[in-house]
Amino acid sequence: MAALSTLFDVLRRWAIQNPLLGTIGMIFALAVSYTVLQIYTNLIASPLRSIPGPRLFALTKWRLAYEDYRGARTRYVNDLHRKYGEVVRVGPNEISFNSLSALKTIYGAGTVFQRHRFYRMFDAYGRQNMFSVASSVAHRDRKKLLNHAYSKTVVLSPQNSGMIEDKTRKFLSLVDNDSKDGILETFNSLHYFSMDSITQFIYGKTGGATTALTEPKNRDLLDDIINSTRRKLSFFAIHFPRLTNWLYSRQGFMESVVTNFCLLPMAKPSTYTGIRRHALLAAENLRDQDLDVTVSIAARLFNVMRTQTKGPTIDHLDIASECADQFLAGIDTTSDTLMFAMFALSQRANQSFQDKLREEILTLSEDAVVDDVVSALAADKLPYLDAVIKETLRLYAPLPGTEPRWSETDEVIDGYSVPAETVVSLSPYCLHRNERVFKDPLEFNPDRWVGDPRDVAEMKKWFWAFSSGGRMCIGMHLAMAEMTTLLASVYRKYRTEIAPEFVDVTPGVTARYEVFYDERFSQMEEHTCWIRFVRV
Ligand code: HEM
Repeated sequence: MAALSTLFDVLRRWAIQNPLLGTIGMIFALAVSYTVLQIYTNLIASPLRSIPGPRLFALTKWRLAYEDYRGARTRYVNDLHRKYGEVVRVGPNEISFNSLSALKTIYGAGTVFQRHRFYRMFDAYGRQNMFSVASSVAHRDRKKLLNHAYSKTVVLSPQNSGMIEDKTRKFLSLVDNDSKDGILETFNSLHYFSMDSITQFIYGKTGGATTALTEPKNRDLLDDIINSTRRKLSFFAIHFPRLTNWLYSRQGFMESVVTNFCLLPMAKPSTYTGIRRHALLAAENLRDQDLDVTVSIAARLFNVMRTQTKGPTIDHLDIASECADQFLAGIDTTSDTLMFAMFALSQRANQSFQDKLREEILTLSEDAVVDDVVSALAADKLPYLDAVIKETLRLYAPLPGTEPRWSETDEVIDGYSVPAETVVSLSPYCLHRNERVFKDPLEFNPDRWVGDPRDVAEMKKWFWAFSSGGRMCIGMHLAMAEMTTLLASVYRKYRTEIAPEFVDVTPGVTARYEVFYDERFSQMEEHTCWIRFVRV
């Protein structure tokens, strides 16, 4: 003890006499101590130490954060699963799974795993919504208000199927009127289709529905979605949430400092500003109107606000937050899937799939088609079209990344003890690329979904584009109705091919901080997909 105290004394005196070297030495000593502590806590003593995975990922969360920064997390984690198996430790406190048993434990009925706080970045106007809320009780209460409106029966009712058919008709007119030599940029035009559909579904025709398909008005609502610096903002919001909040909440002089010194990850107006402003205005506008509850989600929620006497109450900001979130959830997801379906079917190598699809659509009777538009009810019953959409969602899932969950209690997943608050997840991207289940997983092959029923049954268990369990996508039937109606109508009327300038190029789309594209292509253009439509 006396020797140690003498050593410290000598070091202290030496540091006083050599201030620069002393400071460097001190920083070095602190860094070494911190590393030793991290090694001990995260590698040696951690209850997750027996889980396979690269040491550096287990040692520090910044290793995975670096993959986020590069926009490569999901692909990287998929490579780790190929190397280490179905369970991989991807952070000091984070595990990625890729098995059906883990899927059931984490997301299945009655699970104790909740949405991670990561989802709070989808709160709007300071209010949580069905997507961002973690507690299963609060979630159940909110979902109860919306379940019926999103059921297949209501989505395919004359009012909603009529709306989808009307938007499809407008899309076909856009193809005829806005294309040059039949060539149309489909990333944007399909966004107009999905935005007009979801806004009419949420707000009703006169309560805030956009008209992007027919008029340039409202098209700029998509600008902040398309802006690629949105990925940088997502990265900051996830890894530096307090700093990001602080930067964006500055006012006056400090606001000009953070703006002029380019400290904001994404310039204002930042992601979703336009959409959130639109949603707030729509909610304020509808607040005092007499509303028919059957015409929109907003009308249903306002009816609850005005009449509810039992259970948790909601106010107009809760409604605005709910609607803004569903507005967002209904745009990219549906339009990106439609775009990739057309992109895949237009590849020369995939012509036989397109021919098979058209053959099926042409079997529809005349009364299933009005003004070139296939009815939503008829489109819903086409098995090969369903296979095409499934295959598109498998290979190009619009939300391919991890869906993080955690539990307040210690649990066991796939035989591993998982302490409370460990982040656990699966991702559609990894599940859909399991080559034991999906032969040649990178090949677009709708035929796989109409093959041997035993293989199809197995593949369906692994198909996870809409998630599963209580937090599964509520908009699935709406999205499917939009996609089947539009694709059936397009492929009944046109043959599609890749426009000459886009041959050998893949479109890229943004999900969180990553860009997703067809990995088999070496050239990628973000938010662009040029397709030629040829009348048949
Ligand atoms: C192809 C289209 C779509 C796909 C692939 C898709 C996929 C998903 C996925 C994977 C989730 C779970 C996300 C997670 O837990 O991290 C989800 C949730 C959700 N989706 Fe979709 N979605 C689509 C279209 C839509 C549409 C059109 C809406 C319309 C409002 C919508 C609304 C929602 C909502 C509100 C949730 C949260 C559900 C809850 O927490 O209970 N989605 N979706």
